[in-house]
Amino acid sequence: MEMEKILRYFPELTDRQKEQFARLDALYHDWNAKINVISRKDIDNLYEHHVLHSLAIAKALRFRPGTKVLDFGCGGGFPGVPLAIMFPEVQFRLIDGTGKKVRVAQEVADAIGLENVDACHIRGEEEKGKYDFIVSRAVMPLPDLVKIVRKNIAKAQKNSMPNGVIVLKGGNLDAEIHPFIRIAEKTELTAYFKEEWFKEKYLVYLPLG
Ligand SMILES: C[S@@+](CC[C@H](N)C(=O)[O-])C[C@H]1O[C@@H](n2cnc3c(N)ncnc32)[C@H](O)[C@@H]1O
Repeated sequence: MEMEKILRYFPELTDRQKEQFARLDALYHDWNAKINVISRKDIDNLYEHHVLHSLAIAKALRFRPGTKVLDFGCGGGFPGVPLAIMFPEVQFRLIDGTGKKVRVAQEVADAIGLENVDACHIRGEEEKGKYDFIVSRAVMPLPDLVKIVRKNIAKAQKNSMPNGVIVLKGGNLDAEIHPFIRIAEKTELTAYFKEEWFKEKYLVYLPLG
């Protein structure tokens, strides 16, 4: 049933990707029983509220092979792990200031054979690397995030789409997006998705690189 939801939006998945997505259910249920990475009330909505929400980014844009992506405040691996399944030729660094959560992210990635995930216990303020895209879900207000991650955005190559920050959040982002409204409105990718699975959650893309 849960895989059907993913296939509805991403019918082109390979058998390997289908298997990787399918295995997330048991892995996150097991880990969540030990460490609270997803609210206990919500773990049965893993695919709808967490996996598919993360994949909204894949719906909005296709990362090119070789792209480097930083997941800032990944917790147990969202959106980084679903995106790493979706884009096996893209390098994902997942960071979080809480060690036990980020260990779950790496354990899950290793268990399903993802070789493009490097999860690290570090605060975003200390992260030195440069990335094409910073993705982040439910971590901090957008202006605070942008202040911290500007140093990490690599300059985009000529003729490619601009690098930048992509955030996924619940609630109403209008106030947070306000300082960036001129940049956000210029991009087709900033999407206030109304898809059924997206559930009033927002995706904002800020081309800052
Ligand atoms: C609400 S959780 C969301 C986790 C994950 N992104 C998700 O959607 O399931 C917020 C996470 O951000 C992390 N976090 C908050 N501020 C951070 C910072 N400055 N650097 C690194 N991680 C941070 C917290 O440790 C926490 O795991």
